Amino acid sequence: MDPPFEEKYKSLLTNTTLLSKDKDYVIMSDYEEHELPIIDLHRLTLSFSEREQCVKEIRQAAREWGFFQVVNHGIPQEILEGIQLEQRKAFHHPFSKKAEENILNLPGYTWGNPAATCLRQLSWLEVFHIPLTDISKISGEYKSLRESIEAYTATAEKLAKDLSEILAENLGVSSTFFQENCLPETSYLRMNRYPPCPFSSEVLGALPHTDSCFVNVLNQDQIGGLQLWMNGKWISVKPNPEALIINIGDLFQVASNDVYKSIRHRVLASKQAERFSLAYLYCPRKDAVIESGMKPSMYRKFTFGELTEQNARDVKETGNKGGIPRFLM
Ligand SMILES: C=C1C[C@]23C[C@@]1(O)CC[C@H]2[C@@]12CC[C@H](O)[C@@](C)(C(=O)O1)[C@H]2[C@@H]3C(=O)O
Ligand SMILES: O=C(O)CCC(=O)C(=O)O
Ligand SMILES: [Fe+2]
Repeated sequence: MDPPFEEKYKSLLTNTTLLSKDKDYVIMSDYEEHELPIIDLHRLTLSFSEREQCVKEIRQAAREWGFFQVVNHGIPQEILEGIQLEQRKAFHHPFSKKAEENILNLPGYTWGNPAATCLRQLSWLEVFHIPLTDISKISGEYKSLRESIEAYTATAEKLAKDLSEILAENLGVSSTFFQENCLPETSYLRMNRYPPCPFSSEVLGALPHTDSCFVNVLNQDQIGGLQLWMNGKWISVKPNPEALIINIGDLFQVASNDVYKSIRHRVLASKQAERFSLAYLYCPRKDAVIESGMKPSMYRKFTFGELTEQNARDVKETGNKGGIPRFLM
């Protein structure tokens, strides 16, 4: 089997007598499906009142949902199609090439969770996690992938910056913060592939997590499976081919003193369908200070580097990121 994890997963599944009752990991056969709020960004370029209405909707969705969809987002269709094609090509190389030859010259390829020791830690996805500081290392036969990544991330960066400035304007964040701290090379691109999964009723595609960024520009295909933890239950997000998803990450939850929500999300695996998604994680330099201008602040101030190092230690020790609760006062 390619990718070759089935045997390991089979033994973990048969050795576990009881599936976890933890709500995070339970998989039911049907879920409520919701359409995320949909925001037409074209209005940002129109009259003052149309722009103000659009800004209001963006801030409201960030407060109430933490996730929303955008249309007329400014990323040209041919750039979206270009990266989607290159992403498929990269994942469709044989496993040995992706894993052993390290095709992108990057340390960021993983399949499943090699550290899984129990059911709840299994995940059924392959990831190329690409720090954008490293894209110049992608060369040779992968030049077209690199070019697609460069074109896509340049436009995703502009979208993420525009939205971040709108979200930050009323939070007391300096108007030059994003300009100075979130540079083209400080963000990350995560290319995800969820192969068809023979154990889709027992194993998740992606484990529950929040994103450690300001905002995530999420480009998913039509298969579905993305779920959000809202009001004490998992709800499914209805895919929309015309839209990109924007979700608030941990850094905006801190900067807004919990006004904007970094919502926990996960992805169900599918028995038949192969699913792809692309996450552009808009992040600052490691030495950028993350704090809320609102008083009293719920979090102590910390640098982005402190958060990523703490998360890495937590993942090593417990399998999960501790995230921003670690920095609560
Ligand atoms: C979409 C993803 C975020 C994640 C890596 C992954 O590709 C799949 C699951 C996520 C998760 C959940 C458990 C841990 O918190 C984490 C660090 C991990 O190893 O897998 C996160 C990843 C992350 O947030 O970067
Ligand atoms: O595949 C998805 O839709 C979600 C991926 C995700 O949550 C991530 O990469 O952070
Ligand atoms: Fe995520």
